Amino acid sequence: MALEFQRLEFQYGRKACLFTGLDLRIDNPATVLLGPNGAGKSTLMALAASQLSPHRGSVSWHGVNPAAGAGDRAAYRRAVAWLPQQITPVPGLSVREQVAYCGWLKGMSRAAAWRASAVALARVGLGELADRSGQRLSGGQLRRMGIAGCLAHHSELILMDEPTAGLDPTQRAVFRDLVEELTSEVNVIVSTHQTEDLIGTYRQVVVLDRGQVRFQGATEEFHALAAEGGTGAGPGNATGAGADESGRPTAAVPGPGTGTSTSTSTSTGTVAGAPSAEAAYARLIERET
Ligand SMILES: Nc1ncnc2c1ncn2[C@@H]1O[C@H](COP(=O)(O)OP(=O)(O)OP(=O)(O)O)[C@@H](O)[C@H]1O
Repeated sequence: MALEFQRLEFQYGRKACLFTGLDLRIDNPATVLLGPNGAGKSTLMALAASQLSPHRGSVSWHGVNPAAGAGDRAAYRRAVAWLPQQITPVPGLSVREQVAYCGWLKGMSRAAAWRASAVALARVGLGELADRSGQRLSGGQLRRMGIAGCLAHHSELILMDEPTAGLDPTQRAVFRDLVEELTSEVNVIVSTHQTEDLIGTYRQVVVLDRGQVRFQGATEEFHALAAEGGTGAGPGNATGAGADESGRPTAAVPGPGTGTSTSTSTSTGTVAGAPSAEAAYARLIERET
């Protein structure tokens, strides 16, 4: 099963074209989409979710193109679920009702959606909060509720846009563990500009910058970039690579012969493998500002 963008063109209003003939095929069930602010990640996710339509070219999931007709669009939206950056609970609905509502919106009967809601909430560890108002959930709980909504109608692919943004370290770890578990049962594509999010969870990395794919490959290949010689701050700099608030790399890339660390202490705790991910990212995105 693959998500495919073919000769994709898209621009907002009169702004310069963001995507100018993008070709991208994602067929790995656990893929992370990395890129600095403004790279086009959210736009690509919204196009993949059929919330936006390409001006030219196409998007398809397993050969189904949502622009091909109403039937294809409905089938596409049943298969492809979207977890946007902002999840706004419907006022007055309990957590279980919210999740059931997602199933019902995708065509399930009320009874089936209600049953599926309980199962999905248990799956994401929110069973005990099923009767709570959705408006009383924390940020991390809200995202887990969103995932339950995607699971309730048996999506084949879940698109998550910056799902860990704004979460505290504990909630981020809980969320990462959940996503890692889910990748064995459903295809997941997660966009982020936080390199530590990809550690141990995703098997494929796609790096997007200014509407173009800079890298696509296995997570190990991506990490290996950090150990390669070439650009960056030069030989001898083995530490300090990172990203600023915009997600743009700020510091050194390990030079030849320096090797790569396998763990680091960050504001979010010790994350195995983070320096090599940051360094690889910096190597790909680094440019004059
Ligand atoms: N609704 C919109 N109207 C006009 N321009 C937009 C709109 N949404 C995004 N853009 C522009 O499109 C470009 C890509 O934005 P997008 O949000 O897709 O990037 P991103 O990689 O998701 O960034 P971030 O990490 O900040 O979420 C940016 O230049 C942005 O200003």
